[in-house]
Amino acid sequence: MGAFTKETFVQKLEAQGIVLSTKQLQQFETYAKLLAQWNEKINLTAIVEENEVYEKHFYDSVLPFLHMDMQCLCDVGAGAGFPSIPVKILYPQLEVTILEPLAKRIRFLEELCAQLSLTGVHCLHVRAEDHAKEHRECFDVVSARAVAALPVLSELCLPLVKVGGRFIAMKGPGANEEIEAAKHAVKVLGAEMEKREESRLSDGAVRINVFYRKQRPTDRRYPRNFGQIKKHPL
Ligand SMILES: C[S@@+](CC[C@H](N)C(=O)[O-])C[C@H]1O[C@@H](n2cnc3c(N)ncnc32)[C@H](O)[C@@H]1O
Repeated sequence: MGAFTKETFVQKLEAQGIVLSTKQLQQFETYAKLLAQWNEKINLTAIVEENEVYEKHFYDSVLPFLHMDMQCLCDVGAGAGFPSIPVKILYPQLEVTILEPLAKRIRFLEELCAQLSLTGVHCLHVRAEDHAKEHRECFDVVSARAVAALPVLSELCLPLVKVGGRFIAMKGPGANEEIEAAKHAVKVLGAEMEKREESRLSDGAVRINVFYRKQRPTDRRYPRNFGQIKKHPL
């Protein structure tokens, strides 16, 4: 398989019926540049080489959300903006809320949104479990990539999802074990697994996106504080 490039990204989206405008292409280019620039000052990501950014950050981020019917997305632990900022570039009308406890990453995200002229992105310097205490069940979709193991992640994310909405956990090859380990937590928190989608990067690495659907409200006891969640996952 040949190298994945910016052109591959554009072609893969076109194959899905999505044609990027000049503005959107420029936004992705500026994003890749800012990522590399800021990464010299603060630790944002190990991936800054342009082709890799287009495949492992941009394409990987948008893949689970293509043609998804949603108005508001919450991204738990977005770090340098993944997956939510590429999804926002693709769907400019989307309302995005980012929950991220590292202040430096929030500063990067605010600067990024200003440079890309993105409106309707709320970058909140807060942990998911703290935000969920007051903002329950208000998002169509909650996403998290590379944040925590599924039994823990479910408790951070599912209380934020509207009944009928989705939680999308973006995982690597260990997803199957995590899905098994999280079964009880997901049930207690009021959700059911809908599907899992597996894909491969050009270097053969496996990505597994796990989709959950919220069936009923989550008991107000959850999420607990992080110490309890981590020490005694549901
Ligand atoms: C490995 S990084 C992944 C960043 C990004 N999602 C990505 O895929 O590139 C994990 C991020 O989760 C954030 N995080 C960890 N615990 C969190 C919590 N309880 N609530 C919200 N964010 C959290 C960290 O600050 C960090 O930025």
